[in-house]
Parts: sequence; C-alpha cells; structure tokens
Amino acid sequence: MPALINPSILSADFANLERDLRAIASADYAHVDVMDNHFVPNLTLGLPVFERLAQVSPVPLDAHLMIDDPDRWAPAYAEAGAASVTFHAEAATAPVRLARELRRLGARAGLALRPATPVEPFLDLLGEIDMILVMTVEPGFGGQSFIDGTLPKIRRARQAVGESGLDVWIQVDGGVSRDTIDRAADAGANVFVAGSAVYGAQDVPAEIAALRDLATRHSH
Ligand SMILES: O=C(CO)[C@H](O)[C@H](O)COP(=O)(O)O
Ligand SMILES: [Co+2]
Repeated sequence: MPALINPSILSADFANLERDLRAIASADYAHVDVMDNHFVPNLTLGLPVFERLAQVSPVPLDAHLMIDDPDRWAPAYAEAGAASVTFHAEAATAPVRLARELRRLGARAGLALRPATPVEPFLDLLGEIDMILVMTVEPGFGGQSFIDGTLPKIRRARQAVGESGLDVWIQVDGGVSRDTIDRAADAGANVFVAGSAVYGAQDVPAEIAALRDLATRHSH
C-alpha cells in the first residue's frame, strides 16, 4: 500500500495560505484542521476559508473536523470540494448516516478517534467509511509529541481492516516526523499527517519526500 503524506496547514502561515499550499504541491493531500473552540480548546478556520482553499489548492483537501455537531456541519465541507472529510467519533450522533451522506456528495468519509477512544466499538462501521484517523496526540494543537500508547490501536485497526478485505485507509495525525513515522508505518498506518515537521523544515519538498520514503520502507 503506498504511503501518503498529508501536510497539515495548521503549521502554515495563516496570512499566506495560498503560498503555503503551493509549497506542498508534491504532497498527496493538504490536511486542513477545522477547530471550533468547543470540541477542542482552539479555533482555526471554517467553511468560508475552506471554500477558498479548495479553489486555489494544487492538491486535494483532507478536512479534519474537530467540531461539535459534525452531523450538521460536515456535509458542507464535501460540497465545498473536500476530497476527504473526517469527523470525530466522539462528536457524531449518527456516524453511519453522516458517512453515507459524505460519500453521496463525492467525498471520502473518515472517522477520527481521540487517543483515549478505543477502536473496537467502531469496527462494525468499516464498510461505511474510507478511513480511520487515529489521533496520535490530543487534538487541538500542532507541535505536540507523538503518543506511543496509540500504536496498539493502529495495529488493531490494521488487523481488522486486513480481515475485512476492505480498502480502508489508516491515517495518523500528531507528532509525525522523521523520528516517529517508522513506528506508525510499522503499526499499519498508510496516511501520515505532518504539520510542524513539514512546515518547520528548511526544504519543504525534500521533507515530504523524506517522510514518504521512510513510510514506504516501513509500510506493509
Ligand atoms: O489535528 C491536528 C491537531 O489537532 C493536527 O493535524 C496535528 O497536530 C498536526 O500537527 P503536528 O504534525 O505539528 O503534530
Ligand atoms: Co489534524
């Protein structure tokens, strides 16, 4: 399975988002963290900004919605042109209905889990989703340290996806860098979000290539 690198624009310059999207043209997707100051204690950007990003981005957008009531708000991100829309399991009231709606609108549907949320209760949803996002930091902020305690959950998700025969991607988000990406890939992740590691690098395209190479060498 190819390793996908999705830089998070949370670490971009918010006054120069179009420029910083162009800087990651060699990436697979641009990861856009939407935070509402309720589900997480931070506020980033919402639909009007996202709609413009979708118009100017050289790569497809991977929306990560850290918001309350995704059942109400998530479909608009698919309508705005997101290639992938990921909502949190802890926030959704009707995850199957929401995932079906996102797919009907042409987006991939992702289900995100906080570090303390087990994957087991959601394994019967595998046929309804395109991706599981295992958060490897507590959602809310960039630049945190990768939590190794999430590795068993990545392994469990990979095992269940393998047994299902379904093509469900496993994304990791938080603290992913050259120092940690091998562990996440070994555990079974195939989509890697990296914010501070990519935008903090001297040479952004070289960092994307290095991360992709490391992940591919450790992928299953
Ligand atoms: O969802 C997120 C935080 O909630 C971000 O995508 C994530 O933290 C990326 O930043 P970094 O790679 O710097 O950890
Ligand atoms: Co994110």
